[in-house]
Amino acid sequence: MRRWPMSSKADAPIAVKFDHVTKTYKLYENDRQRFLSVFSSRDKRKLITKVNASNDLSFEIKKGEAVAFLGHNGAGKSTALKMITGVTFPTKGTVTVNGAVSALLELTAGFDNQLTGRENIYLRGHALGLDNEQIATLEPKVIDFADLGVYIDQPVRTYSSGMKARLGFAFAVSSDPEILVVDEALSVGDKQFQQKCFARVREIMEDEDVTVIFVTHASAAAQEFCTRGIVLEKGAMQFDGPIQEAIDFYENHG
Ligand SMILES: Nc1ncnc2c1ncn2[C@@H]1O[C@H](COP(=O)(O)OP(=O)(O)OP(=O)(O)O)[C@@H](O)[C@H]1O
Repeated sequence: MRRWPMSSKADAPIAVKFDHVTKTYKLYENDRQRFLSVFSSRDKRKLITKVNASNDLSFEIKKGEAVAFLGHNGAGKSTALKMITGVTFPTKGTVTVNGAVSALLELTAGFDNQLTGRENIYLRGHALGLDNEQIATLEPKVIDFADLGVYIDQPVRTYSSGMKARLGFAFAVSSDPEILVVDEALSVGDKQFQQKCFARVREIMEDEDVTVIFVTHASAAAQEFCTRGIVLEKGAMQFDGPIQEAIDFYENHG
């Protein structure tokens, strides 16, 4: 299989590195068996099968690159992203990430419903290791982008799901990320807000220093935002190269 180090970024520092990464999920007959397996390795009969969501993946992404992960349902795109954002870990191999990651994935995960929107900005900021002063700088930007009016000082439990997503998105894009991970399937709020989101993502992507990792089924979006494409199938890498070649490969090997 071809590998493609992007020449213009060849000397740039490494932002993300996968070194022979395999992520194996075990499927059990039911949740009880899954739970029991934590305590006992004796009874393996209820283990139905194992799935390699990532299968011996090795690649490097340099600082400032914009890379699309292409692949059909279940190809392993989300699993690779989750290892970059630290939501899940490899079973084998190592994942190295250099830089602050901002993920446009599960935007509303981690909000405390009893706290107000404003308080949740502080909660999330502290969870990311920011101090009060840094969060105070971020706060007006997040509030302005989320555009929730008086609701910003109401408990998050009173928000609609679209309003929660707006707050999550606003936080993710206000913090000038070094590595931005975007799932294209993400839809945030109404059409008008979606357009505002895309405009902001485009603005971040245009910053040469930001590394962008974009997951999509659709080639048009990949072509617009990225210069390099990695095609996954059954957790394994099928192709790594310039975006147009990656799209051709993806479309012809479907
Ligand atoms: N928590 C889990 N437990 C068991 N299997 C899982 C789990 N998460 C993912 N998988 C399996 O791992 C494989 C890869 O899934 P993944 O979500 O990474 O694919 P994807 O390329 O993002 O798919 P999609 O385009 O549908 O979002 C699939 O077979 C999926 O069923």
